[in-house]
Amino acid sequence: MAADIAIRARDVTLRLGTAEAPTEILKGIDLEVTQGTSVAILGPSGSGKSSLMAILSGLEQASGGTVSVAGVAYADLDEDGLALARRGRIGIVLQAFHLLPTMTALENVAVPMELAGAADAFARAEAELRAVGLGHRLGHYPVQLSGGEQQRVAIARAVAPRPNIVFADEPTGNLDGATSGAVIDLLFTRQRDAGATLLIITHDPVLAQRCDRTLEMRDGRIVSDTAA
Ligand SMILES: Nc1ncnc2c1ncn2[C@@H]1O[C@H](COP(=O)(O)OP(=O)(O)OP(=O)(O)O)[C@@H](O)[C@H]1O
Repeated sequence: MAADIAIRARDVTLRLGTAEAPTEILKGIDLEVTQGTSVAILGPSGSGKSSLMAILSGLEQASGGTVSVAGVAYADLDEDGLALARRGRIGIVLQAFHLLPTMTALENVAVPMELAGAADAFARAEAELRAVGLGHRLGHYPVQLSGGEQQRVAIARAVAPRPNIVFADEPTGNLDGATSGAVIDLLFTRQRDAGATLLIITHDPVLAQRCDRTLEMRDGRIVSDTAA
C-alpha cells in the first residue's frame, strides 16, 4: 500500500502586489510529503519559503493550483472550515510568535487546547512548557518574556495538541545553541512519538541535516529536493 500523503501541492502559484504591478512570489510549486517524514526548507531570504508555508498551512490562499493536507482539499473550505480543519491536526510556529498578550505563557498553550475540548489542557500545557525549559515562566505574560522564551512558548503551543503536521518557520532563529538543541530534540521527539509530519524552514544546516528530506527554494521555485 502506498504511504499516506500528508501534504500535496500541485502547480501552486502566489501573486501579490497590485494588478498593475503584480509580483510572482511562487511560480508553480509541486510537492508531495509522506506522513511521518521531516522536511527542511532552505533557501535565500525572499525566495518564498514563508509564503509556501503560509499556503500549505492554510493561512494564505494560493493564486493558482491546488493544495490538500491530510486528505482535505483547501479549495473546498471557507475560512471557518479551514480553521476547523487545522484545529488539533496542524501545529504552526511562525516567525512572529502571535502569543496573546493578555494571557500567561501557560494560558497561551492551554486555552486553545481547552477550546478544542481537551480535558487535561492545563496539565499538558505545563508539561510541554517544562519540556522547552520554561517551567519557571508559566505565569509570565509575553511582554515579560525574552524573544527566545516567547519562541519556546509558541513551539510548546504548536506541539501540545499532538498535531499530525507541524509547520515551523525558523523555530530556532532566536535561540542560543544549547536551547536550540533542546527545542529541536523536542520537535523531533514529538514527531517520532506521534508519527507526525514536520516541515521546518531553517537557515541552520545542522537542523536541516536531521530532517529526512531537504528542499531548496530559489526565486519562487523548488530547485532541489534531496533525501537524507
Ligand atoms: N504582500 C506582499 N506584496 C508583495 N510582495 C510580498 C508580499 N509579501 C511578501 N512579499 C515578497 O515575497 C517574497 C517571498 O517572501 P517570503 O517571506 O516567502 O520569503 P522567505 O524565503 O521566507 O524569506 P526569509 O528567509 O527572509 O524569511 C519576498 O520577496 C517578499 O518581499
